[in-house]
Amino acid sequence: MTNLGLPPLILSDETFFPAWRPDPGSFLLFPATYIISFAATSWFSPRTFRSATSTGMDTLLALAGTTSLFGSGNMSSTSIDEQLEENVPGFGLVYRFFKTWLKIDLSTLITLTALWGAASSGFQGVRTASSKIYWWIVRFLTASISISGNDRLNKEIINYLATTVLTRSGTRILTAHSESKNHNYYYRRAIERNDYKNEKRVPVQYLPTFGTTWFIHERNLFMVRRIFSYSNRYNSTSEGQTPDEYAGAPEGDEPLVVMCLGRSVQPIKRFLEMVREFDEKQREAYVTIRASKRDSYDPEWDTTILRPPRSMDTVHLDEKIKQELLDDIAHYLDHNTRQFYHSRGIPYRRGYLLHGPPGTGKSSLSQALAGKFRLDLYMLHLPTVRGDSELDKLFTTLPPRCIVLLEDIDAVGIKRHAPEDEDSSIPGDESLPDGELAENLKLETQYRECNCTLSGLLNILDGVSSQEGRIVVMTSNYVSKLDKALIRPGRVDKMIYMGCISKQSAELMFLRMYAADLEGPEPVDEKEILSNQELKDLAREFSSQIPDDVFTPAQLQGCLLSFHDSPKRAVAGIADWVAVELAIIEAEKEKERKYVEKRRKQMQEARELEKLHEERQARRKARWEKQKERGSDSDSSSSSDSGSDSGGDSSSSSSDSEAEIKKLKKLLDKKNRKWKVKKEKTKTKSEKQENDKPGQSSDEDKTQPEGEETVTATSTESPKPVNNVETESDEKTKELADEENKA
Ligand SMILES: Nc1ncnc2c1ncn2[C@@H]1O[C@H](COP(=O)(O)OP(=O)(O)OP(=O)(O)O)[C@@H](O)[C@H]1O
Repeated sequence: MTNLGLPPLILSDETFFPAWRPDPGSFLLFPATYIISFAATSWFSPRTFRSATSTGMDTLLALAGTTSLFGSGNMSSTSIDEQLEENVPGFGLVYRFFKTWLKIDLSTLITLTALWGAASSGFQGVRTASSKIYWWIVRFLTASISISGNDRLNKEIINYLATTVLTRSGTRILTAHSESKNHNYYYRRAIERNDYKNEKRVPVQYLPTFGTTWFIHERNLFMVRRIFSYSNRYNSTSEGQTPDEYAGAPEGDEPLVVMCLGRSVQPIKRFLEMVREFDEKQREAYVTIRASKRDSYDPEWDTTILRPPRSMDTVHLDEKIKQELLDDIAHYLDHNTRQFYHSRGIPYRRGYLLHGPPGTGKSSLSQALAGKFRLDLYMLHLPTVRGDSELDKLFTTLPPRCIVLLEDIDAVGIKRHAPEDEDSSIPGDESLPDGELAENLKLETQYRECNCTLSGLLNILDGVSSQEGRIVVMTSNYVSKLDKALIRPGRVDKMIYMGCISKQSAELMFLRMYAADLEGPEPVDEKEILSNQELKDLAREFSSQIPDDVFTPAQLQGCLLSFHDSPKRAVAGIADWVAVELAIIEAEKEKERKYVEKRRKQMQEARELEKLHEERQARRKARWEKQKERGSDSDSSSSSDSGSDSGGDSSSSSSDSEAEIKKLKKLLDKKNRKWKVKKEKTKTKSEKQENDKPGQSSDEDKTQPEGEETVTATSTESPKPVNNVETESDEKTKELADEENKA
């Protein structure tokens, strides 16, 4: 891979330490500790003094014994034997037994044991004393600041130590790390990915093993050490000591204590500031992108992606609009602007909406802006947020200056109120122009659930408690679908349309693709290396064949990538490419148009049916009321009269029904024909044979839309005349009766 001159960056989130143990090197730095400790402890503690005195006596005794062992002091040896024989009954017997039968001089053995005891108790005394003096110094002569394990500062300190302090002394013992499999709630670590080091596997990172680290910073002696964490205690023995075999094993998320010699914390504060600046400087070579994650109890920004910054020149947008946007952000980030906002009681926030078709550079522009203004980019994927309170927490943990990116805000299905209030207005308004209706219908399929409510999001963006200082960038493909409240000034201060590519941008894209002076390997075949002028001419020729505002930059980028090693081939092939792409666009438009037409018809039919149904209901009601009135009249009138009346009424009602049935039948015939055509197209031969058999209508029912079921069921259920005795009017009456029953 080509070296772009980016500095190495230790992925600090994944840094870990071995269990703590006293660093021998650190004690060498303080040899006086040992000497002072003995004297001081003896002075402070009478018990230790007594023990030390007796140790001294023992040592003298032992030395005397040793002399006898080497045969130069028979006198003292005899006197010890004699003394023991005098004071311990039976000692003489045992002594002689050992001497005669086992050839062991018991007095020598006793002397050696005494010597060993003296040495070990002396060593123990020195150790106790030195550790006491060490803690005494730490307690009274140092200042300290501790940092919890999951704090970013903790990782930054490790990063600093690993890249500067420990490399200086040439560390021999290292820890290695590739991927973390531990997703336990307590020990969960943030994930950090460096996209620049784009390797097949997660690269191994080597970090120095260190327990306690001493170093000098600004002429102050500093010590950084980690303290026991839960996992260490779990691994420890009952005495609280970490066994040696665990001592070098990496853990993670351990708290750090930064100490410095002296009684003021100011040097430590200065050191921590320096560490932060160091980290920031290292990151300047990258854009840090952070994403929210859902798999924890607490929402967190825990995935970190490092990318080389994208230059603003590589994003094609109207130059004037681009410059205006850059000026606007630069003005907003200016220190004086903040004061201006505060003094006038204006909330210090800025929001932008980038809208336009997919693949026009909305995400690319956000990333380039983050790189340009050296801000971290926080990507919030709204469907992964579990609710308004989680959204609130994520926004609260944002740093004061950053860019928050809310992508495809129209497609996340935010509801205006609580989830049960369905918004039915999305897909179907027939009066909309074709394009917009098509967009709506597309949205219909994309529409996804989001657990946040619109009011929750509005509050976060511009509520009383919402954070100040950050920039929110929202992107959308269908701006007309966004709630007006979401894009009102204060939440969205600037709306930028990112459209299809112009001839001029196409020319720039061509030049950028084949420019030889950019970083990285030569893009073109060696035989095809062209002068600047030649390349410019080719670019002009290329762009002249691109129609204005038809293709998205993503499309054109794809085209150029397919001719990545030859600008001449790109120019030669562009006409064909344009023809094919235009044909595809045309076919897609036609498909879209047909789909819209079909949906429009469906909606029209559904409305007609509904109207028909309503009319029928109204007529039926009127008839019932008439009959009711007649019923009361018939009590008083003659049977012949009633017969002629009812006959007249039934004839008028039957003519009504006939007209109604005709209408229904016409509609049904139309529908059946349509379904049959569709069926014939899609069904295989075998299915066709099956359809020829009686009872095939069930298949048809399956393919029909829900709203039309009632009508089709009536047509298939209505029995055909089985004999000629049944007249047509009988059949119609029966159908009408069926209809009425259903109603
Ligand atoms: N205006 C542009 N200038 C330069 N490159 C662009 C532009 N638009 C798109 N591209 C290229 O096309 C690809 C897709 O761009 P990007 O993801 O930014 O588009 P988008 O508008 O955010 O798409 P979507 O709406 O689908 O998220 C990227 O590789 C990018 O380099």
